[in-house]
Amino acid sequence: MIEIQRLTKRFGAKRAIDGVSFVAQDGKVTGFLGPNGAGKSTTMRAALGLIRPDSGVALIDGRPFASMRSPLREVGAVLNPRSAHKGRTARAHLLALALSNGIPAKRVDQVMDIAGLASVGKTKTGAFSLGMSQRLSIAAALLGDPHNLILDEPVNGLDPEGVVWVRQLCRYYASQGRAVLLSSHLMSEVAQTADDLVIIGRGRVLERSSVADFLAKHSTRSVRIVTPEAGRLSALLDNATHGQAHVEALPAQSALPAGAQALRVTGIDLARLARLVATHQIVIYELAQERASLEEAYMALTRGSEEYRAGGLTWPGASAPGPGLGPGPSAGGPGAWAPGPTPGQGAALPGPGRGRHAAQPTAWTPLMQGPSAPVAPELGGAPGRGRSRGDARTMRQGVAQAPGRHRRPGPPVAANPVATSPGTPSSARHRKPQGQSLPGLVADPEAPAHYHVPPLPTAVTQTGIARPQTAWLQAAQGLRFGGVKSPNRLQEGGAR
Ligand SMILES: Nc1ncnc2c1ncn2[C@@H]1O[C@H](COP(=O)(O)OP(=O)(O)OP(=O)(O)O)[C@@H](O)[C@H]1O
Repeated sequence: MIEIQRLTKRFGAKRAIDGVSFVAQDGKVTGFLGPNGAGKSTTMRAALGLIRPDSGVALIDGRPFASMRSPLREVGAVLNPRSAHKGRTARAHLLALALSNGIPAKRVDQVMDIAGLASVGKTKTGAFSLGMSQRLSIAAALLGDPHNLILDEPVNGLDPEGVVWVRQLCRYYASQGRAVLLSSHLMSEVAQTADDLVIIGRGRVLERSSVADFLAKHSTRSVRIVTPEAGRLSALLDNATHGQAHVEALPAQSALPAGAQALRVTGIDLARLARLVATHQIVIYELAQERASLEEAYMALTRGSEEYRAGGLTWPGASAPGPGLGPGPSAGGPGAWAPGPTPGQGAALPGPGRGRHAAQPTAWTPLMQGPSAPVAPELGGAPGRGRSRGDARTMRQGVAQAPGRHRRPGPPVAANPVATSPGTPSSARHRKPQGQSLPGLVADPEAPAHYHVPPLPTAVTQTGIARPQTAWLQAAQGLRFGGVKSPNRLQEGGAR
């Protein structure tokens, strides 16, 4: 369990987080969402002892990170995918981490299999693409088969198979009674993975709830209707509901029958609308209940708390701002319906200045289901085994060709200017690890995206490893330091 209690942290005049409190429960994936600069990474870094908060505490299984003797076994973290030393091979990087935490070397091979990196163990991490680096970070987080995972944007740079894999991994960990804290900018991704949500904006918690409650609370219902008699229906609804129903013309997402128009109607329930349509013998081709997506609810909640916001774009012929690009929805009214919305826009029906008919500038998408829902098409994944096998093969080929060919621009996260020192504390380097082996996850060699899970280890004894936290920080966070000091001395340095 990961407990964040009233954490506050300033960087100079900037209050990065301000009284942040929440709990990432055992047995659950907790999605941690917020716009750029909201304070997600700062919170996670504080939980991992990399930042000393001004006030508040962060506890992992009831203890601060700094008190852990073998942190990799308590909490696995993904923070900066480019943290491995560029001159080290992937295997050497993982081996250094494992040995400094008393983890047997064979576990290194297991996690490389799990992460789909088995074929590039001897490749220097400097030749890794962003996605491969991300996989390496995740492999490192899994090394100790920890009870808690803290994953900061783990799907950044991953291909669709990798995205599905991370989702499965999170669900698997939660199903084992472990706690997973997963940050993301993508509500759609979190909606498919998380049980609970924590949303922050400008350093403050805006919402804590389950995914289901969030959807029920924030989304609005509407009815989609396709009809060749849009004008008549619109006027009828206006009369019948005394202006309570809102009608919005939708862009055609698929071929509609000739002369038909897709509409979204709010302010009237499905049954009443169906009765009205039947009573007045209006021809319809489609009638379906819709709910706003979590993405829309999230956008509505965080609107105004974005620290960084893109400027509007205009181009010749643009008659209205596109999704998320401009401030104001246009006004419209059902009594003044006019056919032909501009393609690609969720335009409101034009009308005489009725604010209540304002169109949402975001695209209206079907309801996202819970964690077991099919993979969203934009993520490119498919839950079927056959598909994943194919993807896994592609991944292996991609990995094999990787050095020099798959270099991409840097990750979209704050660059850590400090390179990792290749050194492992000598006291750790030459010790033979002792204690039980860690079975953890075992990869299916035919399909790395699908793995079966042996029982978790019961007890692990770790002896004779000096300053494991230091090595963990060094390797996982890309910190460079000449000498090994007390972990507290490292907390502020090089965290970003
Ligand atoms: N070391 C630092 N020095 C100065 N300011 C910092 C530092 N770390 C974070 N900040 C500031 O604190 C705020 C929160 O940053 P943080 O990285 O936690 O946000 P985030 O939610 O993780 O953002 P993103 O989604 O873009 O990664 C930002 O305004 C950021 O600029």
